[in-house]
Formats: sequence, C-alpha cells, structure tokens
Amino acid sequence: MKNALPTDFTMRMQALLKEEYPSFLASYEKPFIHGLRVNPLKTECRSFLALSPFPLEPVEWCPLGFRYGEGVRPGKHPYHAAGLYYLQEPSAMFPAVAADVQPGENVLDLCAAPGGKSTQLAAALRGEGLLIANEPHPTRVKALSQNIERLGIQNAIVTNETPERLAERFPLFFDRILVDAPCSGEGMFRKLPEAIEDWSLEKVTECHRTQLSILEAAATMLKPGGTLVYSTCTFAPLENEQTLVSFLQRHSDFALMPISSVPTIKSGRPEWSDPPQPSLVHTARLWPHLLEGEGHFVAKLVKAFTAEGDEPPRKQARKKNGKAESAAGQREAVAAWMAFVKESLPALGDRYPDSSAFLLFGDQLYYTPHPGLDLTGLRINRIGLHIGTLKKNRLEPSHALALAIQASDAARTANYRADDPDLLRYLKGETLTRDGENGWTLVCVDGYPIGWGKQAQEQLKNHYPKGLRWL
Ligand SMILES: C[S@@+](CC[C@H](N)C(=O)[O-])C[C@H]1O[C@@H](n2cnc3c(N)ncnc32)[C@H](O)[C@@H]1O
Repeated sequence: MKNALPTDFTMRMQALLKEEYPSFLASYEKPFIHGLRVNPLKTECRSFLALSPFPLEPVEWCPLGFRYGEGVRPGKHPYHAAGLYYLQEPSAMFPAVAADVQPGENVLDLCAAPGGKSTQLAAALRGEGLLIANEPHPTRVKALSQNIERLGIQNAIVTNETPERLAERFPLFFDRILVDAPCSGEGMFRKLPEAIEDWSLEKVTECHRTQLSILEAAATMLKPGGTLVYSTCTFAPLENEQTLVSFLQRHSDFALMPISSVPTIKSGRPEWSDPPQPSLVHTARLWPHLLEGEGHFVAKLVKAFTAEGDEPPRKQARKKNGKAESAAGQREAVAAWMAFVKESLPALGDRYPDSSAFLLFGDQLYYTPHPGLDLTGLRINRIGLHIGTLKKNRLEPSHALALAIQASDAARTANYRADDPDLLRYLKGETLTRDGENGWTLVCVDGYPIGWGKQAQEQLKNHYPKGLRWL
C-alpha cells in the first residue's frame, strides 16, 4: 500500500482486534476487490452470464453480484453504457440486500450518490412503487441522476436536499429507508488511498454527529412498522455500534433485527458501545481479512407500531409539482408524445397510462411515478422518467427513454455486436452510414438499447448525449 495507515487508527484497531489484528493488517497488502452487480431491470442474470466477456465469481450475499479480477475493465464496455450492470465492490452490495425492499413500497435512500445502493433498491422495486434517491451535494447528485438514467430506472425521484428538509415534507411516508451514511471511510483505505489523507480522529467524531442527525430525520419519515437500514464503510465503533446506541436511547420505538446468515459476515460488537447493548449482536460487520470485500458495517432496525394503532401516513394534498406548465401546454406535449409512440414505438402499448403522471417543465416532458406528491420548494434533479423535449410541437426522445424501453418496443432499431467498430463510432458521437427506414431509430448493443439515432437516407445521425461520448 502506498500511503501509511494513520497511527491513531492502527493503535485503535490493534486494541480492539487483539490477536486478530495481524491478519487484519495483512489484508492491506492484498488488492482491492472489484465487483459488478447485474441490473435485472435490463437482463436476467443467466442471460448476462451467457453474454459476459468477463470471468465472474458470485458474491455469496448478493444473488446479482459478481467479483471480477484485476486488468478487466467492465466500465469501458458498451454493456456498461447500456446499463446492464453497475460497478460496485462486493461488501457495498450488502446494505441494500439487507433492506429487503418489496415491489410497490415507498423507499428513500437518504445519502445516495453516486447511486450504487439506489440502483439496487430500484431493482428490488421492479418498477413498482417509489424510490426517492437523495443527495445533498450539488455535484454528486448529478452522478447519481446519470446512474439512475443509465440503469433504466423509471420510478425514481432524485432530490438534492438536506435530510431535515425532506423530513418536514414526508413524515411517516416511507416503508424503507436506507441511511448509507457519510463516514470516515476506514473500510475504503485499500480502494481510495486519499481516504487515508482525509482521515482524523476529529473526522470520526464529526461523522458520528452527522450520522445521528441524519438518523433523526430518517426516524421522522419512516412509517410505523417500517424498516431502517444504517450502513457505513468504516470500522470506528463510534460511527457504528455507538451511533446506534445513541440513536436507540432516543428512540425506544426502534429495535435491531437480525440480518445475515452468511458465515463470512460477522456480528457487530455489543462490547464496543457505551453502555454495551446486547442487541448489537444483530448488526453486521464485513471485515476485509475475513471475506473477499472491503470493510462495512450494516444494521437493520424496525420501527414499532404504537399501542393505539397508528395514524395512516398523512395524505399529501394533490398539488402541482414544482413549476409544471399549464394544462394546455401539457396536453400539447402529451399529444406530441402519443404521435411519437405511434410513429416510433408502436409496441409500447399502454405502458404509460396515467394522464395525470405526465409533467411538463419548460419544454421537458416527464412521467412521474407518484403524481399526487407535493414536491413544491424542494430541489429536484429528476422526477421519474424523462421522456423527451418538445420541439416545435414534436417530441425529441430523451436518452433516458432509450434506456428505459426495450428493442422490441421500437419501430426501427440498429443493432450492433459489442465489438462492431460501428458501435464504437456511435459511442464516440460519429454519424454512421447504413441503410434503413427514415426516422428515430433505437441503437442497440446485442439487443440492448444504448441510445437514439435518426435515420435520414443512408445516414444515421448521432443522438448519443455529448457528455457521455467516448473519447
Ligand atoms: C457513503 S456515501 C453514499 C454512497 C451511496 N449510497 C452509494 O451506494 O453509491 C455518503 C453520501 O452522503 C452524502 N452526505 C454527506 N453529508 C450528508 C448529510 N448531512 N445528509 C445526507 N447525505 C450526506 C455524501 O455527499 C455522500 O454522497
């Protein structure tokens, strides 16, 4: 390892781990473990394994997760651009697995960028229900939004808010909340040597305080009977066991639940909190010297129902979302969308049936997963599926739409094998020479949509977004 580990960190870990410490320390000499998670919104695991050009090894605790070796670059493959998988180290796959999201639920990911766990939560929703993926950092939220788009997720609203502002708006609203908290990052020292530079004892204390305030907001937003998953990628007991004990002292209506039966995932340590809390044995610690993955901590809490029977979540007044356009403007935009569907997506059928779910912002048309939700005043980055841009009463389809539909929906497709030089040209933004019927054409890699082109005579004009083009 290039950077030396901080002395305050090694001294603390030695005191905590005792005879286990040499093996923990030796894990820093081993390489970082790479992983990818197959996106079931796009492909079945079996189909992907048959197609995958990379040798893959299954991750024991995540049915869609796989490890891959050094020297393989799945992030630079057209299948990545088509959203067939998300790159995620194996331990980071565990919190969303523990959340056990069910289709149809209202789910919140409070600290979501760049979207590893949000995309996993959305996959578990299988397109039914609502995911609010929140990230307060203004730059990081863009990466989150791009990943939501790339993976073809249609029922997510991406917000750029503080947990406190969301808590004011959504009391008792969510069935599941994930707090993948900002932390001192000790479990990432192997992956990100700069995390070593950033680390200090003060940072550990500061993170503990931030974690408690985020959990406070999460507690307000969770429905009675709902599930809260708390995770970090650090080893510090102050940010793990102690954060939970401090939270539980203020919230006697929450209880820790068992999460893992995988033998390589170990229990949290009740004796590492003050006062020791026996139920911490239900939490999970993923140790880099005991499994093939980085360091993580995961806890699952359930909020009790109250004795009197709980009030149902406050029904939100049905309001206009943000600065949505007038009814007449929306009708025009929806008409343009219907015309586009007839012309270019004839097999789409009745996939977007709710006329109240169409929202027009300026010239941008969206289909929201939750039409009644009052989002006024909140900073919103994405409000469901971005359908396209209205241009002179015609609809220009969005990149998000290309990634959310299937090749079989489209009237015209241009399908390329992953190693076809024309596909590389397309990803670089070049115009392609090919025969085909004029009109919007869905460009695909091995049958999976990757973007739009517009055929005119023998040319396919390139509509792959400028910001995503390969250099
Ligand atoms: C561990 S990372 C999240 C990783 C993400 N869940 C994933 O799987 O890709 C923690 C995130 O919390 C954000 N964050 C920092 N302070 C926060 C706060 N007070 N409330 C919510 N999120 C915060 C950070 O910007 C960072 O993106």
